Amino acid sequence: MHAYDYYENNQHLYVCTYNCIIILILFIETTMDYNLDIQSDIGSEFMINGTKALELMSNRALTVWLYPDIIYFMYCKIFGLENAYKLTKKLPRLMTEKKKNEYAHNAIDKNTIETSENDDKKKRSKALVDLLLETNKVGGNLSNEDIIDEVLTIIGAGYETTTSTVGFCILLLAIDSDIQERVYDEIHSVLGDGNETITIEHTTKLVYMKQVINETLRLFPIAPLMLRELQADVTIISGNHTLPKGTACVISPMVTHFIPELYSNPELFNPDNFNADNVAKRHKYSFIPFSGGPRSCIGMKYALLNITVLLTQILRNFSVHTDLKFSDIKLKFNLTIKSVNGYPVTIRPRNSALVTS
Ligand code: HEM
Repeated sequence: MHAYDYYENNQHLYVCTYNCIIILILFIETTMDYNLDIQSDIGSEFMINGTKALELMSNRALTVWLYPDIIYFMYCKIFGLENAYKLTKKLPRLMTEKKKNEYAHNAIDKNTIETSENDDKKKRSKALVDLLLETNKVGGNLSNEDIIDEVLTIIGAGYETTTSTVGFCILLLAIDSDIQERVYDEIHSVLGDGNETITIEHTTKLVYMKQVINETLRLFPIAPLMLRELQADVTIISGNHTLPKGTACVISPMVTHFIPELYSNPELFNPDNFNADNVAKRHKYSFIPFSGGPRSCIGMKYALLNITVLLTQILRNFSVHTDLKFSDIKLKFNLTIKSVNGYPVTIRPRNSALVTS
């Protein structure tokens, strides 16, 4: 069953329960060319153990007595970090093995991947696992574990960040129905009434949707802390301070995004913060949900496209509702931020004709 059908068949599902697995499925289908069955345990095993591993690791950042290596080592043993990490690797291992088998049986074309999902065979770009496996053919020296680690990094960095952003965005739209209607009107004006498949060109016309996504990432930057070690002395412009080379710095979008001189009424959900006039008035690093500079997020464009497509597919077919208020959203930190109570939203079909069996 395709993930979108799953939404369409469950008219009153709670987004908090299901959006993670659906986004994981879409994510690895598009980036890794791997079809994960929604019923299979391997996806939920990946998510449960990934969350556990992240929680155990982030506890160290927040708990002073875990700083000494020896205590942290014992803590990991007792609470099973190693095992959680091992189980998290099961899915990337399976995906890598499957691709290697396909290569071994010459089932993969040299330049493109052919998929027979549709009768009219489609050509697809190479998936990440293909690129990694092919690196070795041109002198790369990646071991099996290296490839599995790279795949795990991309899934780990890519799927949960996207999931939480979509969750927050839907929740915010459910709280503010006027903004939701404006987003819906824009989708309707760009895509019309039918079931036309959304294209990249359509996404460029969804200007207000982009503002909504940026405003969501301003309020809820999923990676709220970035750590850097200064490679040279740095003078802070606004004060008379010089930070010496070697200083460990924490850069937090969670702080920058709430500076009132940059965003008036920073605690409010206001997509107009990102209209062209307001964006032009601010420094480009006033908005850093994907970090900045050479080590910024490599998945930014893909993430924004993915989020736009997901939101469009959901919102063109369903309206979203909640009893929560903005002030009810409580955050928890485990390297990334999440909503403590999930994203409890009821969805209703906009047009019952669109609910397919
Ligand atoms: C809303 C979605 C996303 C957000 C908010 C986000 C945010 C970030 C941030 C803030 C960093 C920098 C971390 C640091 O400097 O310590 C980062 C790095 C990274 N992101 Fe994302 N990301 C998102 C989606 C994705 C996706 C979809 C992928 C993969 C397809 C991805 C892959 C990566 C990787 C591999 C890095 C490490 C880059 C490096 O160290 O050079 N991210 N991301």
